[in-house]
Amino acid sequence: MKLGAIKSIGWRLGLGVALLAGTCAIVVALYAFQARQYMGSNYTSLVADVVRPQLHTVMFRHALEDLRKRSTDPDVVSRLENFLWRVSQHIDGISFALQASRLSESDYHASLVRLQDVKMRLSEMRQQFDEVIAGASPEKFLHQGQMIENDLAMTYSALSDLVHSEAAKQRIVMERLGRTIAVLVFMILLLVVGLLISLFRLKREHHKVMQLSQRDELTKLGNRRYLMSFAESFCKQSQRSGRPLSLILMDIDHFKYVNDTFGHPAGDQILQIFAKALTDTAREVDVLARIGGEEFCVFMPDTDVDGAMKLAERLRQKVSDLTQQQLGVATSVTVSLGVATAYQNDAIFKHMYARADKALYQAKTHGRNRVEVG
Ligand SMILES: Nc1nc2c(ncn2[C@@H]2O[C@H](COP(=O)(O)OP(=O)(O)OP(=O)(O)O)[C@@H](O)[C@H]2O)c(=O)[nH]1
Repeated sequence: MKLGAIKSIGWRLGLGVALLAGTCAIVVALYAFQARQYMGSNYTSLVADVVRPQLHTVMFRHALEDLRKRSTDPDVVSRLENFLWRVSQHIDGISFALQASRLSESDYHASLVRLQDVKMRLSEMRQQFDEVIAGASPEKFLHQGQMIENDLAMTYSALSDLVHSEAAKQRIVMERLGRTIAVLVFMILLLVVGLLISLFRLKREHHKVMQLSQRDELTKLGNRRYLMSFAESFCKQSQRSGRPLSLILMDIDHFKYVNDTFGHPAGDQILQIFAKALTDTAREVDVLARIGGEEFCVFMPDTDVDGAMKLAERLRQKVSDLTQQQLGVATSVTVSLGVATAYQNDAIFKHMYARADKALYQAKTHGRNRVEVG
């Protein structure tokens, strides 16, 4: 896979994730917008405000019955006075709580109007009550009281139904919201995991592509790009540490003859055998590369000219010792090598390469199958 293709997959992946995350955010925002009427409402206190006065209605009825039986009893008089005042207060409290709530005004409007009407009638009752205390007949007062009690009971009951049904709706909305959030969190987790897996795979692919782009298919050694990826760092390290750095360029002798005589596949096999000999001879830290058709190189950190010469000579010997049986062709193979060593300041790859190349040329012109130092 090419680097550009991987990058474009990365972009598409990022775009896909961003789109998905954006869609999720819009869905949640829309739902939250719809549910906001219920989310912020606290119906608990409203329920208490509506339910509590229902008890007062009952108590008001009892006080009226007591008045009918014992109209002059000071205890009954004081209870009724208290209720007349208290019911009026509650009507104000409930009206305020309803208006402050998030209930739709159309749902409670009729109840509110009825409560206000009751409140007006209550103030009339207070006047009638003064007359009853002064000795007038309580019948009119009691009749009015019963009417008010009935209206209050009906209104409180309607309001209680309304608030309870709104509280139930709120519970359902909150439950749904909770489930939606849980699903969202799960989705986001899945997304994150998916993204991490994709990134991990992408990185692995990228690493593979990088490796492939720096490998020679035939010999499995590094290629010129691989060599260059070490060139600068090795040179800088040598300049800093003052440690020697060596480069050997090598070229199989008369390789064209091998190809022409035994065929290209035989030539390929010899290239592989040579690469194996090179790998077996060099150290782990040395950088090995096939830099041309039948040209190879070894880049050796911490290696002076003697060390480089030894390795070059060992390799030359090893190659020339390869039997025809080992090579698979009815000929022997030799290699020419050019060595260049740099000490601190002259560790510049370009210059080292030119010196090693020149030495290799000398090795060729001096008869091949030899090592020369540049
Ligand atoms: N089999 C095979 N041959 C290759 C490959 N790459 C390059 N060659 C051949 O290697 C040969 C190199 O020939 P030349 O550059 O003339 O050098 P030479 O014959 O080795 O002669 P000297 O280097 O002067 O000793 C050419 O015939 C190329 O076709 C490869 O991957 N496989």
